[in-house]
Amino acid sequence: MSLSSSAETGAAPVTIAIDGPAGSGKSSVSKQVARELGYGYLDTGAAYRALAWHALAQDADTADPGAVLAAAAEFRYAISLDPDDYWVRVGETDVTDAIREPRVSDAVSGVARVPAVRAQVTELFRALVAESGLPGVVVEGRDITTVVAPDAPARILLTAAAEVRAARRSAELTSHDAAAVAEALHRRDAADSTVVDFLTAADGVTVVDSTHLDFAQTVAAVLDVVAAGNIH
Ligand SMILES: Nc1ncnc2c1ncn2[C@@H]1O[C@H](COP(=O)(O)OP(=O)(O)OP(=O)(O)O)[C@@H](O)[C@H]1O
Ligand SMILES: Nc1ccn([C@@H]2O[C@H](COP(=O)(O)O)[C@@H](O)[C@H]2O)c(=O)n1
Repeated sequence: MSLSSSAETGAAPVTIAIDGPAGSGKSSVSKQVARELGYGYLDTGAAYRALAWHALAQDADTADPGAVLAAAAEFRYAISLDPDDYWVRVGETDVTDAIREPRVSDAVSGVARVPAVRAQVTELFRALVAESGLPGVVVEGRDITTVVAPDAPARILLTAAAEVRAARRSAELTSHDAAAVAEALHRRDAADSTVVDFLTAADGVTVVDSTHLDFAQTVAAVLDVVAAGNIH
């Protein structure tokens, strides 16, 4: 990745904040937007997934906040911000693929609902951006526009109709039953939305609805919002 460093200019990195429900295209669209802007890309869901993976590896009960907090105390986490070289590690273990397994997706909402865990990873996300040395970072998740970076110069809620999101996710997981994939996605959205409201746009947040847009059109729509923010 060829990126000029904000460390060279002394400026804090620009944050582009993107929220949305499961399967709305946050990771794939954010990665491409980051490439086009020459920015870094931060997948915040990966931290919650990696912590769920770590808790499961310790046979912890991810529905028990005390057990989750104990796992979080021993959590050594690292993530790449390079959209062309994405990896996630817990300690020395590369968990990039493992954190996408359905058993982790099923456990992650339990981990993400623990307030002390949210506070810990929110600080981690802010530090990763601030210390990135990059001109900007596209940060995506559920609470980026409202909690992690409420002052970001561009804040977007990326969404799509529930059946479209389920169909896109099921097209990725071809070896899994489509109805089961859709059911798991909706169950996770329902659990997550009790903790963070990522279905309605907060004040100043622009909605990009990709229900009738293809991938390239969605990326262009997000770039339009960024351009309208007149970010330097
Ligand atoms: N506008 C679009 N048109 C068609 N396919 C799309 C579009 N946006 C995203 N996709 C595809 O939808 C799938 C889900 O996207 P992605 O994994 O980026 O969603 P996500 O919001 O990050 O999901 P999750 O929160 O579950 O990680 C991917 O296969 C992606 O390529
Ligand atoms: N800002 C965030 C990001 C994610 N979560 C939780 O992590 C789960 C996995 O996220 P993906 O984006 O990888 O699907 C998600 O289901 C949430 O439980 C979060 O709470 N806040």
